Amino acid sequence: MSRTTLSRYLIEAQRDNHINADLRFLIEVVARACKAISISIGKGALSGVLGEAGSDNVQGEAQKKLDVISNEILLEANEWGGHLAAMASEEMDHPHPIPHRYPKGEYLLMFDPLDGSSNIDINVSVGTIFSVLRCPEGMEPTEQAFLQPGTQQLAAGYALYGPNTLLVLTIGQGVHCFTLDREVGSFVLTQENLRIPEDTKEFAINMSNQRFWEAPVQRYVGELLQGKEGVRGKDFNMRWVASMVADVHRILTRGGLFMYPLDSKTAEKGGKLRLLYEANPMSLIVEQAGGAATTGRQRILDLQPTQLHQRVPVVLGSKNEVERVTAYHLES
Ligand SMILES: O=P(O)(O)OC[C@H]1O[C@](O)(COP(=O)(O)O)[C@@H](O)[C@@H]1O
Ligand SMILES: [Mg+2]
Ligand SMILES: [Mg+2]
Repeated sequence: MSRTTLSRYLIEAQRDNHINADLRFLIEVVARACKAISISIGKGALSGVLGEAGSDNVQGEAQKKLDVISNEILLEANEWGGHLAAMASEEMDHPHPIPHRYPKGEYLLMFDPLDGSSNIDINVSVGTIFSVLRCPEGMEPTEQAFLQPGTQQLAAGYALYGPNTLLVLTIGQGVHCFTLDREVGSFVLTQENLRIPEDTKEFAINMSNQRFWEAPVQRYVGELLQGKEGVRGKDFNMRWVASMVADVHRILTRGGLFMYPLDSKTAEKGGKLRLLYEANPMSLIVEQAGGAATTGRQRILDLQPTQLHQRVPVVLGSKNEVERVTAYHLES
């Protein structure tokens, strides 16, 4: 039985009119770029790609060499194809226009070229997150064009660079997982229609921020830690990889709740994680897999973005737990 590659899945999706040729090509090109990033990461210290780049990004964060390398790989791969109007990235202050010498397309591509940067030098799983929008008719592909609610996304996905390299994708027809077959060099469909169980016994949050959390999160996590002796009547386990892609992939695989809530440390910035290329693509994937995603107070995909690098609180995963955390916020 021949295995379904990403290319075949996309061609069939085009035949069924779920995507057009340009969007199919765009996703193929992003997947190819993720393959190249996976190879760079795999070389690690052998090719000197570990460590600091010696520069800061627009967020004021010290960039890792691989943040910059991954960003370059995605830009170079996507510039010339004729399918894009512009790109935006965590590692670039402003949108990247398509050079004049190349034809332009109708799509806008946003990405976090390397997610989980603090884990690169310790060889823990990291990833790439991407989101696709259409450039509004008649609008120049400036920052304004990117400021669309997450419900407008046409595709979203992430690559996970771990013991094996995965590509998880949604084009609005469920969520599917492809594994990179390094010998053949292609992504092969290994899990179809991933579903997140509505209930879970597992949560993920950076506990070291506890003293900065708002009361609803203090209450919610406090109840989890009381386990079966408390109001929840069952024990909960905790995980925190500190790579959003890895924590979200665990939830897509076996359920769970991921939280990076608003806290007094990040309140001024509006949160830690970025709306356009972290929260929105992950929220679309989670909702397409039967989960839920809120800021604690509002559905993330309904948010109207106001800035390219806007940050938001994130609570996502198993539906019943997201609803409980959100209810605690709305009660308070
Ligand atoms: O260091 P903390 O507070 O645990 O935060 C970890 C979070 O920060 C991130 O690393 C931010 O993403 P980047 O690495 O792309 O900047 C997330 O992947 C992760 O969930
Ligand atoms: Mg990130
Ligand atoms: Mg990043």
